Amino acid sequence: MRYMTAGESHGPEEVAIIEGIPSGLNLTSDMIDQELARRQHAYGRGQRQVIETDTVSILSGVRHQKTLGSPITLNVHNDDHNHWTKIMDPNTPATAENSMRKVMRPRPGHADLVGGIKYRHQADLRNVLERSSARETVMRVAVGAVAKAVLREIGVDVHGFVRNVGPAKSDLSRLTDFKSLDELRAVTESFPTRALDASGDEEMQTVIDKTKRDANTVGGTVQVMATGMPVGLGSYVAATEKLDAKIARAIVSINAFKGVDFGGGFDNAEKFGDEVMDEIFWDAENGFTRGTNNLGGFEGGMTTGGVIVVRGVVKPIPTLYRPMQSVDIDTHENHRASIERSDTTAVTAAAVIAEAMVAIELAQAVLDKFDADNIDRLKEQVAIYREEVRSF
Ligand SMILES: Cc1cc2nc3c(=O)[nH]c(=O)nc-3n(C[C@H](O)[C@H](O)[C@H](O)COP(=O)(O)O)c2cc1C
Ligand SMILES: C=C(O[C@@H]1CC(C(=O)O)=C[C@@H](OP(=O)(O)O)[C@H]1O)C(=O)O
Repeated sequence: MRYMTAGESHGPEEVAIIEGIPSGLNLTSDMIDQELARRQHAYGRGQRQVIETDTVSILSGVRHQKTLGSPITLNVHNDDHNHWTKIMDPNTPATAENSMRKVMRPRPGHADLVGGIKYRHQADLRNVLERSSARETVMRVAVGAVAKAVLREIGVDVHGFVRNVGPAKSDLSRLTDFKSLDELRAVTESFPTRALDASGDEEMQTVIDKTKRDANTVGGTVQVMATGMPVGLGSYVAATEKLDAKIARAIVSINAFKGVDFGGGFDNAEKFGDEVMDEIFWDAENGFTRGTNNLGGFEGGMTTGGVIVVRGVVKPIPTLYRPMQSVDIDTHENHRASIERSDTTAVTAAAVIAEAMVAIELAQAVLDKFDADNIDRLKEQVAIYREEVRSF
């Protein structure tokens, strides 16, 4: 499985093409839209989310709700494009009128300055921000929804949630293990559309509200957990095959993510070996099992069969309504950075995006390892392999 996305934030469309999804998989636009809504209605987003109604069109690769095995093309329309038709027009040369909304004072922390230098966009840094915008993550979540549909067929469940927003920590922030993600989903799914009794959501909401009033931005951490992955996906034999490394890359590839860890992660650095390694047990019914899951479901770049636990660090949003020091790229004079309409925090949406990215990597690993032309054959192959693992 591989995919590619295209689209500018204020251009007409966002697009993704996915190759390598088995035939016979049940897939509808509703299944994808549910995930898009989770990303879109996350708390702390700005006015853009009021304009958009993210819904997907399936343009190829699916017929009568079943995948064909051919490339799947997904498309999400940018409703905001109506307000930007002249500014984004690909077919007319730049004029004073259609070059309104130029960005000449790069925002610290965004891609503006370095992207401008690299691609010689000295006339307008909008040429950078249109693609560096996290609008692109709408398609990653759409691709992730397809990946999740594949994983569901073989009993793999993936769920992401917010651990903390700035200083406000969810009660869930310490979790490293779960038999089922249903319980977890029940308490995290509704955040942040309503305050919850448990899990510190109210506190997180308060931090976001205050940050907005202060014209500031805030970051946090998210956690993704996956249950049901077969043992031995990924490999230790080559650096490029390590699945934990692929997931780390996938997480840090999301806009604003600046760190990643697995299981006990950075906390393990303060512990001793006998507090960290997951001891090995065996019984006739289950085969090999572990007493703990401090290593987050990976050994040697391979899945152990334990719950996969991945965390990501999200920095605060770079665009500030009380902007920081910058320099005009035309005059080289000191100026405050440009202000673009912006979110207060990306952490809440980022949890959904991180979940999608983990799902994509897990699905890719499954589809690489097994015969994946058809979904039923994939399920048969996985079942045979699981039995081989159990009886080892
Ligand atoms: C869901 C989401 C929404 C974001 N919204 C904004 C935003 O409104 N304004 C902004 O300046 N940055 C926003 N960002 C962050 C920028 O896209 C990101 O910082 C920028 O592309 C530079 O990349 P880097 O932070 O990975 O280095 C958002 C990120 C995510 C994940
Ligand atoms: C459009 C989305 O996020 C955008 C990500 C983003 C950025 O700089 O990353 C900046 C903002 O863009 P705009 O100025 O158009 O409001 C966000 O709204 C989205 O997530 O759908």
